[in-house]
Amino acid sequence: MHPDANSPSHRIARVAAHLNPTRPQMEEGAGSALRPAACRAKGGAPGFKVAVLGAAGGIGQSLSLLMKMNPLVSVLHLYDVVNTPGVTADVSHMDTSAVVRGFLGPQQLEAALTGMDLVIIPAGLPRKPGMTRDDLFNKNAGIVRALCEGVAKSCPNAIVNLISNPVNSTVPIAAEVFKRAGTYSPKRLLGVTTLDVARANTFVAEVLGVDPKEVNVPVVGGHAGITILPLLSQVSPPCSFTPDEISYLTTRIQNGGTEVVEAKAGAGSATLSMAFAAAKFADACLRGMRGDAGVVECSYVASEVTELPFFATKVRLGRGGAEEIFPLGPLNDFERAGLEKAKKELSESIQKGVSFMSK
Ligand SMILES: NC(=O)C1=CN([C@@H]2O[C@H](COP(=O)(O)OP(=O)(O)OC[C@H]3O[C@@H](n4cnc5c(N)ncnc54)[C@H](O)[C@@H]3O)[C@@H](O)[C@H]2O)C=CC1
Ligand SMILES: O=C([O-])CC(=O)C(=O)O
Repeated sequence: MHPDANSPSHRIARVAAHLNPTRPQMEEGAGSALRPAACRAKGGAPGFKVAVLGAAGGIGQSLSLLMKMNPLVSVLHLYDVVNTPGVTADVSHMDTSAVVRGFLGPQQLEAALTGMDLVIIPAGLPRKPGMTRDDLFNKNAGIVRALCEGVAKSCPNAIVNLISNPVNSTVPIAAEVFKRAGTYSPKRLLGVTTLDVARANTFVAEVLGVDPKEVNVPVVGGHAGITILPLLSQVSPPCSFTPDEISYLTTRIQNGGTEVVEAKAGAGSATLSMAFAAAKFADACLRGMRGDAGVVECSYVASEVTELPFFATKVRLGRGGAEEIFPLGPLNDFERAGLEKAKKELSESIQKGVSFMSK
């Protein structure tokens, strides 16, 4: 740094450059960023570098806000194919430590991803009433493939949190992309199913008449309809339900996404609860990456828990991602029957993702 770099005139020049997006990036060399680096970009708090891909969307905007509030994040890169200048300017005014930079369009994907520790992907089309998550496959498969190719190229060691639907197929697609690029580590690829757990905790807490914070429901399988399998026999704290309660809760948890899609009546799917869930899951990943012990969340990952190559169960998050995958635990007859149905549909969705990549 120049000896006078901290003089008043230099400080004003730095701030002016930061506010004028036509001036070149001042620090850290990512010349294609929308805005110059914040004047204290290099002096940001110690922490992790996180990118949100699809940051201008319904999930992406709230998620960007929540990640800007996370004290474990030192640098936050916001990437989308539209509207990132506005979202970035807006989020960057929050007086929390993370330095925010925006990136717009495929030519800036590399700059958005270079050096990232964690990449969160909520890019892609959401459902409208009458659609299944699988109906999104044709649009979202290509989006996920392109973004994961970017990850493989620019931050091959980053942990990926994949939100884009249909998660049951997009995670296998991402795995194939990374395998082809020679960067695949199953531990680093995590499908986000945290919203299923959030819903299960909420609905079970309502039935029990307790605070949802006190409840933890494991939700296994996948992230669509009958593949979402809440294990109500394993709720913490231990409790029991009548057959009617089990039927009501299972159906409501499996249809939680559709409940929101129908209530939004064409204006999209869950965004606020999803951003909350994604931020919670990302925070768990970051705590694991920091070395915290005992960080356990459900996630859809490469797995040997069943005969399927991907399955959601509880996983222990550590420095390298999903360090340990927990078994299903004892299931009752109702859950065993649900598991068989879930596996049949999941197997087809996984195969669909793998086939997409072999075309
Ligand atoms: N895993 C889960 O539990 C959940 C998943 N989702 C899924 O998340 C996805 C996003 O949902 P919303 O945010 O509501 O949709 P949205 O339409 O509001 O936002 C999607 C964003 O992705 C961006 N995008 C599209 N193509 C892109 C590309 N190639 N690169 C970067 N960004 C791109 C769009 O410009 C848009 O800003 C959907 O696929 C939805 O189904 C939604 C809720 C829960
Ligand atoms: O239902 C959808 O399309 C969005 C989603 O995955 C969810 O809310 O669980």
